[in-house]
Amino acid sequence: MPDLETLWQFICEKFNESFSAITYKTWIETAKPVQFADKTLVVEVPSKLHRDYWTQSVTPQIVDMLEESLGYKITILPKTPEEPNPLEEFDPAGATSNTETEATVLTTQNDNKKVFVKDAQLNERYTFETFVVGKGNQLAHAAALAVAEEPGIFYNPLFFYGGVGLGKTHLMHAIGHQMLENRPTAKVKYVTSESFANDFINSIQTKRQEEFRQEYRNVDLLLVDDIQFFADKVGTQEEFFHTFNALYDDKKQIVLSSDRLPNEIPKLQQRLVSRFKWGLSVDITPPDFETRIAILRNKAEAEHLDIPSETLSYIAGQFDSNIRELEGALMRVQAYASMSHTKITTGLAAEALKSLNGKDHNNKVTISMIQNKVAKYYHVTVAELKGRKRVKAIVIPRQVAMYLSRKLTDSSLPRIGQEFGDKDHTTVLHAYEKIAKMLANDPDLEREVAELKAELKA
Ligand SMILES: Nc1ncnc2c1ncn2[C@@H]1O[C@H](COP(=O)(O)OP(=O)(O)OP(=O)(O)O)[C@@H](O)[C@H]1O
Repeated sequence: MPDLETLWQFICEKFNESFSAITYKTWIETAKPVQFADKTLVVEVPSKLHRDYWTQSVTPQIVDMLEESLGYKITILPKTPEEPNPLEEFDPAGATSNTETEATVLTTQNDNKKVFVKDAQLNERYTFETFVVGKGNQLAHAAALAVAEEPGIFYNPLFFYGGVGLGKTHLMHAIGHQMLENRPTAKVKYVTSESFANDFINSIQTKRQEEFRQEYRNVDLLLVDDIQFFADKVGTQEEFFHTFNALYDDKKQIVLSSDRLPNEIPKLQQRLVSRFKWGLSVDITPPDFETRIAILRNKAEAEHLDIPSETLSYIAGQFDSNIRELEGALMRVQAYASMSHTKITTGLAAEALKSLNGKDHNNKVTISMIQNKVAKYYHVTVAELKGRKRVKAIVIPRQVAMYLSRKLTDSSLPRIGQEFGDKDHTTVLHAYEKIAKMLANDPDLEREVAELKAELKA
């Protein structure tokens, strides 16, 4: 019997040969082999969503693949980091029967050039390949890939929600592209909720309701963006209800997005709210600093821009809640450089963002600006601020930075914790309260914090 490492390496190689890079990256690269004993392999995956997808789709594939090479069937038990190792908990023989689920077949992808169906109205740029995965969107991305690969099976409907410019539309289009790549004859339709409403009203005015129904109910994948705009539109909601039912009954995939959860959309009919909850709702939260840099780097590469890393970090530090703005900033910097026929530097970026972005933005203090400033001020590194070392020379600056993040930005405690190396929100609260208390009795600290505040707001 192979050992754990050899077996895992073998699985990785086999999977890599048979599936696309994106499939490999999403399901295999994020997994960790834990134990292999009694022909049972325990694998740790990042979330319940990953675990379910493994159980239903990845596991049967690997079991078959291995049976061919090893000559016998192994059992694979995926688990999340929170769940105990089933081999330590149960008798493995009992656990075995667990995984004898029916194999669902993963669609094999190829690297052929993409075929786009024109009327799907998909933006060519919005694919899985160009989507940067980070903590805030990892689940949404995995769910998107799962429905693209096996539409109508896993999560129907799939519902994305989250703030403006965080990649909901991008993921929806990516699902469409991926599905067409797997099955070029598939019918994919992407619309905003407003286009759906307009099409519906037009169809009534022109007496073409049957055509409208044909168009919306004869698809394999319907993507409806920004459904918060269904609020108030009673007739449209009614029609969408029937569209939804027809597609759902036919096991066709529905993907929806909104800036909030269905039950938070005012005047959305209860029966729609409850249907939207049948599948999976997954939120997208703002990207952390590292993800923002990765997004900028990708974009810079795609645009063939020559930008120093330091400048990318600078731009990533200026915008922390909307990727559209982040990308816009990069393009502004590029335009500024080409107008002035100079190379892109951090100084030029600062200049470009100042003159092109108005005062509003420049007055806005972000968590990474605070971290950079505090690190410099106290002669520590940003990594130390985000780290867990508990020496006083780092703890006080770290707590000051958390204090200022709470005071000077709109970010929530969990969000601040996330930006400080994934700390719990109670740690941030504790830091805030501690510094607030110290300020009353420690004039040195009071002066330092005042100086930092003044510099940040300058
Ligand atoms: N993870 C990501 N990797 C690369 N680009 C991204 C990512 N997330 C968002 N973007 C880019 O940011 C821009 C805004 O994203 P998108 O339009 O998908 O946001 P949205 O959540 O749908 O916003 P809205 O609520 O305004 O509709 C797009 O250009 C998109 O390509």
